[in-house]
Amino acid sequence: MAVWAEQLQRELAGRGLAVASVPGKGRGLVAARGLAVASVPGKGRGLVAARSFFPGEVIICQEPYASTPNRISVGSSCDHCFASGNLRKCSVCRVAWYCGSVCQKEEWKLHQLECQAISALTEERKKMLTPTIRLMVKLILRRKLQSEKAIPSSATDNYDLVDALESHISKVDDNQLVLYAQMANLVQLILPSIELDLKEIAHTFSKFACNAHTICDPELRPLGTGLFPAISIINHSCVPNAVLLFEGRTAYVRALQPLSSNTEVSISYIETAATTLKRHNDLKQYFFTCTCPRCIKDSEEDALLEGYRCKDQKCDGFLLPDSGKKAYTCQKCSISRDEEEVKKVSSEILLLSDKASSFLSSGNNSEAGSVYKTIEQLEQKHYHSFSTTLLHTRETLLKIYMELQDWQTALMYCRLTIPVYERVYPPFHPMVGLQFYTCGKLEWLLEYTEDALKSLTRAADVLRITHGTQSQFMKELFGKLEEARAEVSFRLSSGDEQIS
Ligand SMILES: C[S@@+](CC[C@H](N)C(=O)[O-])C[C@H]1O[C@@H](n2cnc3c(N)ncnc32)[C@H](O)[C@@H]1O
Repeated sequence: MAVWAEQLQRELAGRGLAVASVPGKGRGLVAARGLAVASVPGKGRGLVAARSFFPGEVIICQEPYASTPNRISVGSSCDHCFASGNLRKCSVCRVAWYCGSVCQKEEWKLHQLECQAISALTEERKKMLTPTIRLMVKLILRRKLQSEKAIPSSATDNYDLVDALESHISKVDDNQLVLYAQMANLVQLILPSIELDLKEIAHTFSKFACNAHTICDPELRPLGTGLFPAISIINHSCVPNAVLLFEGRTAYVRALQPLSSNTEVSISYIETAATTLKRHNDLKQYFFTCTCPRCIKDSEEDALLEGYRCKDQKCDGFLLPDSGKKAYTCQKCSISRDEEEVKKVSSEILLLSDKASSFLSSGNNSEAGSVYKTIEQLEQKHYHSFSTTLLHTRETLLKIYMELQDWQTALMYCRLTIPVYERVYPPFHPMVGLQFYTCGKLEWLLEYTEDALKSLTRAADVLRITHGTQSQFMKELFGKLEEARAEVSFRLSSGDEQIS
């Protein structure tokens, strides 16, 4: 085994004990890390638990080897910590933004080199600086600084770990290879003083495609991209036992369920509230076909997620297409829907969707809202109540009515999404917790205090597992929960009632 790989194994295995917060027990001594890199049949390397982990426990956390905000030059998030608000632009390159001098100093050794390179570019070339190109530039500069020992490296923070990442280069199609070669040339133009191996850079772009992670805020809004080489060892499952979330630039993987020793840690690379076909399509960039328990199950779940509803509005059965009969038949009551009729409603919805999204993109939320409402009503008659199509329309309506500050309508759509979220996601999924949180905040705003207390409690129960308990985001949630509790006790003691 290579020296760096041995060092990584030692670091992940950990030695001795660490102080950690143990649910229900306050702080306690737990075995540190307790992880191993193993070869997993059919998957390459994988991260395996070498001890048990409890739900919500941090399995591994890591700072990015390289990272970049998604929106370059516009100052949407700090180049170091990904915070937004009160950002200041680097006055020299005018590309990097920082939330303050602490972050600017943290990045300085790296940014000094990047800044010189970017400042030397023509305005035309600067426009070619996409997040992926910038990620590569930062990665190369970091490798240079570490090899010159200008910045430290460690067992979990060194270029060997990047080198060991899967690239799948032999499976990449020719068009993509040409694109990677052009991108490598551009990187060489940006960094003329460093002699680059262009083939290696092209391979590294391919590594980005199947290893880089989207850095999100606690509400899962994408902020940037980062390469976290130790976390990249974790394989995918559509029924994962762990979740990856971020606090600032730091990636945290937490257990979603009790993990026993020797269990492979898995996260989901994709949105899991989707049919098997859609999930497999979304996984194509990673060059494998998922064979997790969910992927090898029958099509019943897919028919629920994407299926049409029964003609009998009182029946909750799902339809499956009949072989060759040009109809869809309810699997519960056997009533059939004619394929032509289904097609007609589908194309009506499609036409309206085009209209609604053009209103949305021109910022006309109120017109978009009323067209989406019509779509939602058609979809209710057309799709099964657990359909993701109907779910996405309701999510869009929720966003629109939040924008329009029509809290009552927003709450109505939020509430309609919750049973579907609970059906399509596992119980401890950030999306479930976040939707309860939105619901709770709307109910609080509308003074449905008891409902707000219930929703915020549900939110906290889920999010303390997925997000931990220490972040500012969670502290705000706990604060709101306390406020709701106090208000409900006050109302109960004063005999007040609410109507929602
Ligand atoms: C982020 S890496 C994970 C670590 C990787 N196994 C390695 O050896 O470095 C993603 C790659 O791992 C493999 N992989 C991840 N999840 C898998 C799964 N469920 N089944 C098969 N291969 C998987 C695929 O080759 C994928 O492109």
